[in-house]
Amino acid sequence: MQQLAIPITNHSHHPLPAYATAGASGMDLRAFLLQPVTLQPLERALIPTGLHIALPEGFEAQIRPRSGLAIKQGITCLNTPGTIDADYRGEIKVILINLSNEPVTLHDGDRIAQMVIQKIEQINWMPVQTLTETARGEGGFGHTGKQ
Ligand SMILES: O=c1ccn([C@H]2C[C@H](O)[C@@H](COP(=O)(O)OP(=O)(O)OP(=O)(O)O)O2)c(=O)[nH]1
Ligand SMILES: [Mg+2]
Repeated sequence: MQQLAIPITNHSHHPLPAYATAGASGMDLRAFLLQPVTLQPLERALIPTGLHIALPEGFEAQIRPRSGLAIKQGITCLNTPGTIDADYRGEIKVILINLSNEPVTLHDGDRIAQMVIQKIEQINWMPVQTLTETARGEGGFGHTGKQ
């Protein structure tokens, strides 16, 4: 499959994010830290990666948690999925939070999250007075399956 080439700069000394397996959706992101960061329970921090990218129009990058970190250490992304806009040229950073009841220390090079590149569309609104009818209608929030 022809793969898109996306410009990237890397100010860290870590390898570029890469797909770990042939079928991986995401590429792991590594922390770029001059010194370790310890998160107390419920503490959050903005963790640098040293990476800047230039996505083409019509794409976004999503920053998602890693399940291993979540189950083993209670570390997750607070704003999941984080959104990297196509026109963003700043450093990609990851907002992590410690949801465990113990301090967790993050080190330089730790794989802290994963990044998924996705196609997206921008839309135009078409204001109308009424919307099309559906079987669901306005039901939601646990509406289905009731007698
Ligand atoms: O996990 C994240 C989320 C965002 N960003 C960067 C890229 C993104 O394009 C920009 C803005 O993100 P977002 O739109 O989520 O934040 P905002 O609070 O709406 O800020 P802004 O007003 O700058 O859009 O911040 C990251 O580096 N990591
Ligand atoms: Mg925004």
